[in-house]
Amino acid sequence: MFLNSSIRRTSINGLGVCSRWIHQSFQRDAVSESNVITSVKKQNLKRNPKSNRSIRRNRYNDLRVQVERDVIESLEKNKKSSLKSPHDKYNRLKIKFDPRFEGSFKDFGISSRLDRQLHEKLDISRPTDNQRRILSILCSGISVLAVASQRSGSSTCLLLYALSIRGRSLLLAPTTLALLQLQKLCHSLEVQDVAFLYRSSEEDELNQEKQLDLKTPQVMVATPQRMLDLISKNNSDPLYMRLHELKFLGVDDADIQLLNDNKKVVHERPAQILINYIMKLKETISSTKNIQPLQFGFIETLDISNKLLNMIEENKWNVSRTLLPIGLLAKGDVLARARINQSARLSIVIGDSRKVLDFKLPPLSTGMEVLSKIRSPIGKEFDENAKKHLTTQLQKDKTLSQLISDEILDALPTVSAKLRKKKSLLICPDSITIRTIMEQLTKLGYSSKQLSSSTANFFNDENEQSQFLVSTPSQLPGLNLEGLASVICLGLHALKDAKTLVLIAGKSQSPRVTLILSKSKTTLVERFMIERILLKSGVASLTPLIGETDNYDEKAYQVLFSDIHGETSS
Ligand SMILES: Nc1ncnc2c1ncn2[C@@H]1O[C@H](COP(=O)(O)OP(=O)(O)OP(=O)(O)O)[C@@H](O)[C@H]1O
Repeated sequence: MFLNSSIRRTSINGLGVCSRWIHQSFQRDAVSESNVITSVKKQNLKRNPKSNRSIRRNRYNDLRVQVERDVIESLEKNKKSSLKSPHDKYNRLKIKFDPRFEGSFKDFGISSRLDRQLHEKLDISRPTDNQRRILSILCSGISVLAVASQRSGSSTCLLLYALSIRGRSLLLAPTTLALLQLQKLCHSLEVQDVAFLYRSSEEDELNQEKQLDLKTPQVMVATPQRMLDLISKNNSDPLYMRLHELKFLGVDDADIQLLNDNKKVVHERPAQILINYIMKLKETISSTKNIQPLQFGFIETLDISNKLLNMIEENKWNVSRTLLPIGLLAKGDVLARARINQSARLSIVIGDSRKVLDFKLPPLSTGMEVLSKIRSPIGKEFDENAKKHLTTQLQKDKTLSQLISDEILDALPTVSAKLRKKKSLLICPDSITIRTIMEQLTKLGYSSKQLSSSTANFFNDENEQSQFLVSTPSQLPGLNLEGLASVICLGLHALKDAKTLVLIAGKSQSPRVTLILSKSKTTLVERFMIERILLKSGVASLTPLIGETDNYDEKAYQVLFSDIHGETSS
């Protein structure tokens, strides 16, 4: 704590907080934070091998100088552009905690009680790198937009911050399952005075409301839809839930909650409507009462564009408090490659009534070619139309056999046998009734369970005899599935798009992801859709599963899509 206090009032510049922007502006010439830290560490060890404290203090100062020099050099190299350093705007900000200090949660502003409970009940004693970075900013009273990798502890970190501050907080969870996970965490930490608000049975919802009527809790964890339900139900009382007193608003998986998948869809998502309502309420009431400005914690995991940052600026959510964008985007050479969990192995198989084969595609592009392909305007247009095409199909096809063809279900036993995994997560299209697919699985001789709050331990539970845990893509954001090793997607409708692939592949350390396609439903257009999904998610290669590859008309494919991908796609 002392060490961290000692660096108070030091400029935030140099902590890599804007590394996302630096990477975007300078691409390969960008400052590599880890290199800088390692080189400075070496210098300091030479200088003063004994005193840890002075090493850390010096290290911080040296890092600052080093990063500034690197930024200036990068700017000079980039002579053609008249770009200003993205750090400029943040030069005068002060933070209280050094994110590189390997301390406990307490050293990053989390209450001693929570720090102790985390250690005693969950055996968690140190924050992850990502948690240190987020907490060092939040605990300095600054809003944050953090681009974080999946399973890096972001949700836990937002909850711990909300529980540690004096003042009211609201945490928005992307799904009910993700919310129930946070509820479980609160139970383990023996935390009280937290309300969990989500759409549920009539009885559950009444109980939630009774709790709110008795006393507005300090911390509310909610889904945006449920918050809007409660606000509209009590619209005669604008002070219901005391939202005007909110001090902190955390939005987990904010890209999923706030951004529209389809560029052409312009309606506002529930989370956006809710945040704007709260901002307006605070603004109206602050003219009569002394209201604290709202601090935000946005976590972004799948989207790597500037869309969310633009939305924050357009909606002026960063006006009352400065907001810092943080998080490294480009760990590899090319931005796009950084998206998918690189330890995941992806196989695609295609089946007809006779046999199952590995899916064949033209060799996947590498290097800068990937960027030019995914950024090509006709390519983007194709993606939008492809999404529309899939959605229209989903709206039209209502029967199970139309959504998941017999060919896909027929291929499942072969895939299962080849994978040699005892249990898999089975992903079905969003519009399907999971019960129907479970009945089909029973006919094929498999036992399965539907994903729910009680199946969190499905993959680690040795007594669990079912082979498949069945889910849809929209249930997955924010969900931890410990022990997951294999995921099978039933058809292109189940995989949906590049973001869903990135989401699925990030669900565990190194999962095996298998997509099963049906031969009769996979035309050249579907093939091209898959190629673009792989390019956009940063998949470098496919892992063969069967050992024998299918055939398609490569010449026709090239002719059909050469306009979009150019001659190089052959
Ligand atoms: N500092 C830590 N050390 C060890 N384990 C941790 C730590 N923080 C969180 N965890 C555990 O890691 C898992 C993932 O945490 P959490 O859900 O907060 O991550 P996330 O980044 O929000 O995940 P997601 O990708 O699902 O959004 C949980 O089981 C949590 O208990």
